Amino acid sequence: MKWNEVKVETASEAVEAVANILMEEGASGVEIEDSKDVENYSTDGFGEIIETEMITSLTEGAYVKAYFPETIFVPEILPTIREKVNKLPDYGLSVGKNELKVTEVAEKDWATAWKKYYHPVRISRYLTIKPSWEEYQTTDPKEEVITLDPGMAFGTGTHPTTRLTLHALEATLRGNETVIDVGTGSGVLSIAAKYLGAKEVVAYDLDDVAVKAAKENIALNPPAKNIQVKANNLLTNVEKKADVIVANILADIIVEMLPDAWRLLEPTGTLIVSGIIEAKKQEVIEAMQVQGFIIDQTFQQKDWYALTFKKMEE
Ligand SMILES: C[S@@+](CC[C@H](N)C(=O)[O-])C[C@H]1O[C@@H](n2cnc3c(N)ncnc32)[C@H](O)[C@@H]1O
Repeated sequence: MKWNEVKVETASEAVEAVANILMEEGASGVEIEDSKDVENYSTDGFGEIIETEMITSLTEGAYVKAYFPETIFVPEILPTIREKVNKLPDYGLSVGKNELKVTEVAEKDWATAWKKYYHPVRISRYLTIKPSWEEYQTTDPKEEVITLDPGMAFGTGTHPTTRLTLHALEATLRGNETVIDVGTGSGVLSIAAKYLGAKEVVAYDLDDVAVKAAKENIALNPPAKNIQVKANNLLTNVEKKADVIVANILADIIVEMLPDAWRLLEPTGTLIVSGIIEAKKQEVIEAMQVQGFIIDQTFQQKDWYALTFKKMEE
């Protein structure tokens, strides 16, 4: 078995909360290295605390190291871990340096080990996602197949936030729309928008790894070939108007881009947002209302929500 290590540098007072967050996201074990403790300890995922004599080089703060099985695609859980850790100061816990690092452990090929567990997935009646290295036969003449290799960019299509956004896109698009995809990751939503009939799609991401992955995935899907992908921070300095803006990013980031989304949406346009956990849903809805948006549809899977908003009542 191979493991991926996610190491969070935090303050001593936050170690237990951070360890809990990592376990909630699927870590099988957590190791704590704390400058305050002579004896550091780890937990095995069944609540057993194992004391270990670990000499730490830390003079302040602590490391919480979590180990994830190869079945978990780490880039898809990092945003949630970040969001939850960033919320700890709201509960009075200092998070110190708050640095997060993913490191290679055990085997060199951990970064691609998840591929073994990634197979074609039928998202909806009209959309299926298949990894580029697998064959797939459609069972419905109306089924469109997105071919993907997410590499190290977020967006296999299997994460609840992506699935919900795909459902929201399918429920929104009627054909011929101009779509802007903010935080495109692997490009999955942009490509889906084209398969669902969008006329024009522009995709943005802050991360160069994502911009490269999205371009490569677009090349794997001929109907998506005229999608433009650009490196950009949210919708800053974007002038292109859109019928639909879609963003599967964390709630706090979504709220930041609302004035630009309002400015760029056509009068009866739709804003689709995802990546929203239960605890943040009301905050997002209120920020949308302040901006003038009217809530239209809610999509839910477990603790995750995707919401669609209209610029004006139709
Ligand atoms: C949760 S992933 C979503 C990926 C893909 N759209 C999907 O639905 O599977 C969020 C993406 O937003 C990007 N992102 C985060 N902050 C951003 C910002 N300020 N501007 C543009 N992209 C950003 C990240 O690099 C990441 O690729």
